[in-house]
Parts: sequence; C-alpha cells; structure tokens
Amino acid sequence: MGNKKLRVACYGARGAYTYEAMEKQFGNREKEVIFCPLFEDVVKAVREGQADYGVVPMENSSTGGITEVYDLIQHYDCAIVGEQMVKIEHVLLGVPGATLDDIDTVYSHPQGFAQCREFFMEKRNWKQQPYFSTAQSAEKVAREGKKNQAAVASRTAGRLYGLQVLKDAIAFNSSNYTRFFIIGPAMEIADDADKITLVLSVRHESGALYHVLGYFFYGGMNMTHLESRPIKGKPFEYFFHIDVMGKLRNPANAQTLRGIESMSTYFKILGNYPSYTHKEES
Ligand SMILES: O=C(O)C(=O)Cc1ccccc1
Repeated sequence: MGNKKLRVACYGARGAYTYEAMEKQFGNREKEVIFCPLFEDVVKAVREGQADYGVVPMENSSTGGITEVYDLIQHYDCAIVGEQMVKIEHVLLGVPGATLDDIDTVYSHPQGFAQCREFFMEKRNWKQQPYFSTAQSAEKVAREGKKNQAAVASRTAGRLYGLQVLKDAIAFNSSNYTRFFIIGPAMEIADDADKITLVLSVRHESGALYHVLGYFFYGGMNMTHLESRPIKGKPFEYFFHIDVMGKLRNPANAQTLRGIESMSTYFKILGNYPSYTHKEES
C-alpha cells in the first residue's frame, strides 16, 4: 500500500462500539475513517475499493451472531483479516436536565435494545425506536434537544454528544462483549495468524455435518464458533460459517481442511488472522 493513507470504513459514528474496535485495530496508524450508517455500506465500500478495510460487529456474548453481517460478507465476497473484542456497557442517555420520568421515546441500534431487554420490560409505555448505531442515536437525541427522548449508547457517546446518564448499566448481562470482524477485499495472513473462518455447505443427508466436523476433531482443530445461515433460493439448506483455531501455513491444518473441502458441496476460506485471545496474551 506504500505510503498512501489507510482508508477504513467503520460502521456508525465516533462514539459507536464499532469505532472502539476500529481504534483497537488501527489506532496507531494514520488513517481516513469513512463512517457508514449501515453494515452493508461498510462491506460494499471494501468490495468496491473506496476503503482498504472495514469494521463490523458480528457476534455478541448476550444475543449471539449478528447474522446480517455473515450474509453480507458472503454476498460481497469479502475476506476477514482480523478480529477485535469490545466490552459493551450500555447506559440510558438523555438531554441535560431530563429525568427518567420525562422519557417516553428511546433510540438505539436494535442490538442495544436486545441487550437491555430486561430493563425495557419494566418500561412498557416507552416507545423503542430502532435507529442506526448507538452513537448516531445519541447524536440525534442531543441534536433534537427534547426532554422526552433518550438513547441507549455508551458513556463515551454521552460525553461526546453532551448528554447525561439517566440510568447506568442497563444491559441484562454484565459480562456483555461484542466481537468485530476486520474485513478486506482479499485474505492477508499475518505471521501470528491463529484463527481460521470458513463457510461450507454439505449434502442434505444424515450425518453429513457430523462427518465434516469429525475432521476438526481428528485434526486437533478447536472449533470456536458455528453459525448456520439459510441459502437464498434453497429453502431449509444452510451455509455453515465456522471459526476454528489453526494456521493455513501449518501442513497438518491444511490437510484437515482439504479433507473437509472434499466432503462439502460448497467450501470457502474467508480468512486466517490473529485471534483476539492471542493478541491479549502476547
Ligand atoms: O451501534 C453501535 O455502537 C455499534 O457499533 C453496533 C453495536 C450495537 C450494540 C452493541 C454492540 C455493537
């Protein structure tokens, strides 16, 4: 890439959780950040070359896989070049001077509402208004300046957009983490890459997935995530998105994957990248 400034497509806005993940990945590098209001805008920007990399959330420890992102990466044929993990601590934000009693409408990303489900069970007369990222929700509430409006977002977003915390720690799971993919137009295998993401489908017959997964067991490759996604045009057939610990440069791992490929009706490796745990330990 020479000395050209890095262009990174980031979901949301400054103060979004994805922005935190982006800073963890690229913080020390000079970059131009292209903010995208939709996940699809991020993936498209990477595919069409407006950005060198993109950052999107893909899995949450309370609510599970963010399935739309899996479908988009597959549809736009992007590669995974890294991952990051961010601790998510949602707060309820309102305009200065507002109290909980003033609120009747709340804005957030649907993930924000899902992760605070129990808090909102008690607020049945509040309207939950799905919006873009949590940060854009905070910005909207600040910009409109109405006492009846609140946002579910981070404390950082509140500080950034001049809102006050009406209620702290509103997520139902205090150990709430989100995993993010760093995507690119093509695979990049760093020396410390230790995790592989791949997509496959198998014949529609008994034992087909069992046989495929058996290869991981016999090859000693620890599977860390499995997500099944419907295949468009083939009702009740699935793409399996699989994360396993391993290295494509390790001949034994490569051999295991070749075995799996031979058992699959569709097989594509999306990336081999340094895992979050690996980075934390090093
Ligand atoms: O909206 C954001 O801030 C995001 O980055 C998406 C998201 C929303 C809620 C939890 C984790 C990620």
